[in-house]
Amino acid sequence: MKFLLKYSSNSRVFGILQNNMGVSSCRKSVCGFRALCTAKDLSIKKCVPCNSKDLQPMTEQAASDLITKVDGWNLVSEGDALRLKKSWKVKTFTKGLELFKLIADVAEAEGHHPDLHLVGWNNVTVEIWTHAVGGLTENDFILAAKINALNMQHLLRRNATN
Ligand SMILES: C[C@H](O)[C@H](O)[C@H]1CNC2=NC(N)=NC(=O)C2=N1
Repeated sequence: MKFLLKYSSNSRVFGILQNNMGVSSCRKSVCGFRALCTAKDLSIKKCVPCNSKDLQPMTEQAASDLITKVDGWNLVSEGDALRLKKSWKVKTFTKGLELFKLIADVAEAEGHHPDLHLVGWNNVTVEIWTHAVGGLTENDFILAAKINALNMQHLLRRNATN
């Protein structure tokens, strides 16, 4: 298995952050260091283009490890393919559209795009997966972490997470 060594800007150590399985091997050690992966690490990474032939969907085990880093997101299985899913209740229909716009701006900046649903006037659900591999890659978790970092509180109902 090939590993890509990347410098983690907020940790002062080199760590294995991505391998050729599209998996963040955050808890593997390199040269005796333990490279920890946090929600912050994911949110400062950049999505990579999904057209590489080497890109593979991550395993369910790898996804189960990473899901703990993205608050409120769930792993769901559609057919055979894993996806990330999160729902919010917004204050109004138009605030739902504003939330879409915030998310769309992040998605465009990353070149990685979620499925957006606004159902029953105030239920927003976002699904993320990597179409190119028919499953999950680290890109999906990076986008989820960046969405979590958005300032959206003013758009949400008080009891906002479904
Ligand atoms: C070349 C470019 O990276 C691809 O077309 C991107 C665009 N956005 C994408 N978004 C998502 N979610 N999955 C993809 O496979 C994907 N492919």
